[in-house]
Amino acid sequence: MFCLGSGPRGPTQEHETASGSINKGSVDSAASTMSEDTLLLNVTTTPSFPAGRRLRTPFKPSDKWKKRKAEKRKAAQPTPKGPPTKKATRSLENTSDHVSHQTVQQGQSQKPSSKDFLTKQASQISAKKPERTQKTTSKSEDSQELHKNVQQEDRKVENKPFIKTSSLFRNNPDIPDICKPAVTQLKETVFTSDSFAALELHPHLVSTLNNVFKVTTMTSVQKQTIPVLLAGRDAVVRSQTGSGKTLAYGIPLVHSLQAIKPKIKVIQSFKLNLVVPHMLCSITGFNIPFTWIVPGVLMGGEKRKSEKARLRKGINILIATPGRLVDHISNTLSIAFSAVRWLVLDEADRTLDLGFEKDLTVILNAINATSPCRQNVLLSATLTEGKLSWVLLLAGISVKDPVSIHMGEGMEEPAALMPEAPGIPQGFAVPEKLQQHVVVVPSKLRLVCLSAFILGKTKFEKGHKLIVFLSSCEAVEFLLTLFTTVLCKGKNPSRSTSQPAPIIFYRLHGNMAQEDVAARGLDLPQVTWIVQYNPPVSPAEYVHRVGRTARIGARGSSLLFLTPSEMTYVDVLANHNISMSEMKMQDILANLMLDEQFKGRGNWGKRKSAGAVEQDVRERATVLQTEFENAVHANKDSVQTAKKALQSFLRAYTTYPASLKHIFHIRSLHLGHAAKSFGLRDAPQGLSAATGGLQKNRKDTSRKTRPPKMLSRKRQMAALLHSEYASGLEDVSALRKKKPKQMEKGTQRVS
Ligand SMILES: Nc1ncnc2c1ncn2[C@@H]1O[C@H](COP(=O)(O)OP(=O)(O)OP(=O)(O)O)[C@@H](O)[C@H]1O
Repeated sequence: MFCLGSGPRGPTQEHETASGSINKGSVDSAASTMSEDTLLLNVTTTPSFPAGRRLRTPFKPSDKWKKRKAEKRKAAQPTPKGPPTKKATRSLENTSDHVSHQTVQQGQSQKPSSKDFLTKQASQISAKKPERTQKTTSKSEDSQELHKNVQQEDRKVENKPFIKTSSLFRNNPDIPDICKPAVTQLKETVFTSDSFAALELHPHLVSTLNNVFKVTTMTSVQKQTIPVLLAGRDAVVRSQTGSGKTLAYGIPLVHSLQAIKPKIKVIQSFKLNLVVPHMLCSITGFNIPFTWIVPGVLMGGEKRKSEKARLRKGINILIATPGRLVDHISNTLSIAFSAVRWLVLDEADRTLDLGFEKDLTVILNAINATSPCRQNVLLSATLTEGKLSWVLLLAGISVKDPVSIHMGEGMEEPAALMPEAPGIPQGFAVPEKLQQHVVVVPSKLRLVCLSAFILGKTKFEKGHKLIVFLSSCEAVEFLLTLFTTVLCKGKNPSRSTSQPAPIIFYRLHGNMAQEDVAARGLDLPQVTWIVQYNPPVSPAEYVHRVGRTARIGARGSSLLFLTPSEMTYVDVLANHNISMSEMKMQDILANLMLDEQFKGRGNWGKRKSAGAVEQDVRERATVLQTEFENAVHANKDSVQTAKKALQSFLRAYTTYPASLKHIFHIRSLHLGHAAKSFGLRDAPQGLSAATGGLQKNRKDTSRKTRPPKMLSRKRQMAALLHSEYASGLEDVSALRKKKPKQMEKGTQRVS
């Protein structure tokens, strides 16, 4: 048994340290005479709750002393010879009452339960040792012993862990209030009242939109983009997430393709992300009335051989991730770009941000070499002037005088068609009905805080779907197992009549086979919360992540987790017109009050003071953390998984760009606290080396092992992509082979 017994913090704080440190020794010394459970509870030095509150017997030591004194006085007096006086009768009655009560207690304790055994033991202690106690201890000592026994008895019976709140809530950095910067949020109108039927589109296309896609009126971006593209112009389109950009280029693309015969090849290149299945639906959906237009997908997760076979047969609309397409450009003879008429770069800026610049250059060179005359469309929710020039430079001379379309107030016409076209704004627009929040949580408390948030939304509220963004595939796998083990078990007694539906966790990451992803049937439009547990590498990335909710005019919310040392990230986001309101960590943790599964030992809830509630919340958070740690330390494999997840988190932490290093620097991480957020009781040895030796003021016991080389910027990006966005490309396996291994050897205790 590993428990370290102690009560909650507060008035008994000094005793926590004392009991924590003496537990083991006391247990050892007394082990030969008492059961292990009893021993642990007996070493608690001071009851953490008011004396007598949980006493299971009406016996009061003070009464006992009064009676004993009275008995002594009586014994000193000469024995009355005749019938007893009234006074003496009363005294005897009292004594016999007491004795009969003791008998009842002892009779009850004959039952085989450990609870009763302990109660009996407690009664015996008080019955057997009054004189010795009178000489050597204070009046309340018997009472304390009883409390300890009853405490211990409860713990044994309910099989709940001891709680050491200090370890979770002590030594954390202060959480200063966030100074909310003044931000003007950019607004975009999503819908127009104009219908697709008003455009000169093929009637089958319009009926497919109306009947299959169930869309009749155009969004703002569609209203501006479709006519420009139908006119054969190149376009650069910036519009907020979930505003309908896919159909904005998909409709004119399919319309023009169906009009031209024979088959025309189209290359569409975009980074693999959550939109992929939806994109596929869009494109294949269009094919219902135009069966001769064949779409095809190249995005990893499938055998290259079968992709080659499809390419040989011929594809009219090619949807590809950059890495996979480059792979085919190098290895597949049947791929040819001579007939390419359209090039669509969706999320073009993001593709570059995520390190696909080289891949994009290879693709554009290949297309430019054989098919310079084509229509080009660049789209993103986060395109800036700077990024645009970068992409245009990459795309070469082939983008002809593009029409700039960006949404916003006063932007009812495409910019190039306006007399004085304003430039693309630096700030980013997010959906108007998106409520953005930030919470500052010290490292140690991150895991319980995330869990409390998930429990609050999924177990105790209805109709929520959450996406939690993490920085590595390993962390996704780890948390999936951990949450399924700890958060999904047991019934909730507080809701005995209508049990909440079980929480279902799914995973989605770049190391999964694509067919698995599709099989999940992700219903992204119904996502209500986006949680960014690891902050994104850029404000643009932030916008794309939160954009998975509040799509196409719907409501949605987001929550960004930051540690106290990362708080200035709020200002960085504010510089891009992103405004968030603060959520308090205590309020999130308070969700645990709804869950009796993680109830602590105290009875704080019955006392309504704010301090008592806070203490109860802390106890529950500690019970939950203890459950996580137990699950992680249940066997060697689970410890290894946790260590790998921690290692991958640290690796990802080193990949923040230089411009954000003053906020996200590996040096500012406390490895022991970070380890705790992965359910590890100790920081694994060699972490300093694994993080490139950048940790300061941390004892590094792995000096003898050679630290791995610092990753170059490019490899850092590649590592991040591997962890967060990779889609089964071959480079990934090469990266995986080069992982530093020293983390997996043993552990190093960090306070
Ligand atoms: N005219 C419309 N009317 C109603 N719904 C529409 C319309 N156009 C698109 N949608 C729906 O809006 C949702 C978002 O569309 P889409 O994925 O194209 O957005 P997006 O702007 O590309 O977003 P992101 O930038 O995040 O990729 C989809 O579910 C789509 O079916």
